[in-house]
Amino acid sequence: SSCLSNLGHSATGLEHVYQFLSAPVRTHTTHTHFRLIVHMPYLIILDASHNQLTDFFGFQPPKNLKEVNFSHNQMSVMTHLSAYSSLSKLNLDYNCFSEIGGLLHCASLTHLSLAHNKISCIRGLDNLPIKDLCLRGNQIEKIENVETLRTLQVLDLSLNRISSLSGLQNLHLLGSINLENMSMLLLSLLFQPQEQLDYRLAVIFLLQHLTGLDQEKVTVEEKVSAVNKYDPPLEVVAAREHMSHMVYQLMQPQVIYDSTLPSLDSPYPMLVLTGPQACGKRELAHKLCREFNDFFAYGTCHTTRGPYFGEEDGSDYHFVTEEDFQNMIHMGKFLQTMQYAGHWYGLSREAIEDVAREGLACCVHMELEGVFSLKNSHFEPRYVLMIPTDKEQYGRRLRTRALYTQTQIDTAVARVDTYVLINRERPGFFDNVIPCVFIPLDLFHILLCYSLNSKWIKYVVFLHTIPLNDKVKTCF
Ligand SMILES: Nc1ncnc2c1ncn2[C@@H]1O[C@H](COP(=O)(O)OP(=O)(O)OP(=O)(O)O)[C@@H](O)[C@H]1O
Repeated sequence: SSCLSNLGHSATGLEHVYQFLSAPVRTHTTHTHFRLIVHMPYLIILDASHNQLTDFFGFQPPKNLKEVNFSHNQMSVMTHLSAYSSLSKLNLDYNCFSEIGGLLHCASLTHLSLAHNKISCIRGLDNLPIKDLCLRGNQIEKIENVETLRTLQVLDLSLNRISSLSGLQNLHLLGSINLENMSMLLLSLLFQPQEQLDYRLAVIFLLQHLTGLDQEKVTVEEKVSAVNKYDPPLEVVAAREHMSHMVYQLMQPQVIYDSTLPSLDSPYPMLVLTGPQACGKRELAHKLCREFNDFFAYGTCHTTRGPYFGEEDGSDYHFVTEEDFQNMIHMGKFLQTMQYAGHWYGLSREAIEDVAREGLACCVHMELEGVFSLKNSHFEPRYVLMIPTDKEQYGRRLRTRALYTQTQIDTAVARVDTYVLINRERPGFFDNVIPCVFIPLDLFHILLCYSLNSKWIKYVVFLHTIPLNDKVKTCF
């Protein structure tokens, strides 16, 4: 009777009944001693841990049991618990189970602990309302069959042989997970091999709804760092890139640039045409600079890709080697750089100054990343987005150029959506948008049509109305 406690009332209130039986004190009790429990129909908590029980409920306990602790026994087979529909907590740690089973109808089971058994496979838990599942110290290699545990909030898979986190992504309530001693091998394969893997940030990145990991709280700062490390937003990439160019540039002797205008309020005039590869922005930039050669000149970027047929060094790009490009970066020559399709592209400070020295406004073309980067600089260009309206037609246009692989074409087509999204979500990010319809219309005409009433056209008109020789420096 020393093991019995919590004397309470029965449901009718007429009888005194035992609700809690505890016999955990290494009494080496076998299930024959527990048979008496049949005579305690109101028992709701049973602690039979630290005994020598080999049989699962072989002694037929009362049906309304809520919490059962059978840890530290010698059980090896989980027999059916379908009769125990009120069971909410079941602790089976430190036994010899090699399989999970018999829980199918435990419709109230919210806490299940099977730590330190010999389980090698997660199964038999389908659709259970489990919130807290502990499988620490087993032989599990793979996270499987847990996608139906929609209420799962806490999961302990530490000290297993798990090497991949796949299978957990859709458990949206899962807040806390313990993965201590998880094999880092496969986790590292999920990321670029050259990237230094930070285990904690990598897991937080993969399971972004986590609030706890390996018994430590996941902080907001860690979540932000994880995303910034493994999938940085365009702003973050641009800010980092801008910062390194600034640092390299500040290490060089400082001069007053030709693009520095007398009044701080008037930025040096620049026009940036942006949009996905081969949308026609380069042709338009050249055309503008030809037709309005009193106002615009082309800012020639550097690239490490080789020239296409008909491209001229110094006109379309400055074609340089990878080594030269890297040297230029370290000499602080670039305002912004970007890697695209395995090649480097960069707008040098000198490319802008060459144009400014002529007293002209600089016109350049670049991808979205370049725009994000330039927005960090002190330049305040007008940004015109050229966006293909028909992705199929755009794909065909890329194919007919016969310059790109299918992967490059797919990437370029997919990037159209990124441009559309940025334009939709950030009004004003682009000063103007020109739909590219790829029909043999005069591109500049299209630009003008769509630019009417825009800030940019006013800007062009403004450029028209001032004498531009000596122009930029004195008038802007
Ligand atoms: N400095 C830069 N920063 C960011 N993007 C750039 C830069 N210079 C060029 N780009 C862009 O990189 C992409 C690839 O340039 P590339 O000249 O190789 O493409 P392309 O196949 O000739 O197409 P396009 O006609 O658009 O130039 C283009 O979208 C181009 O506008």
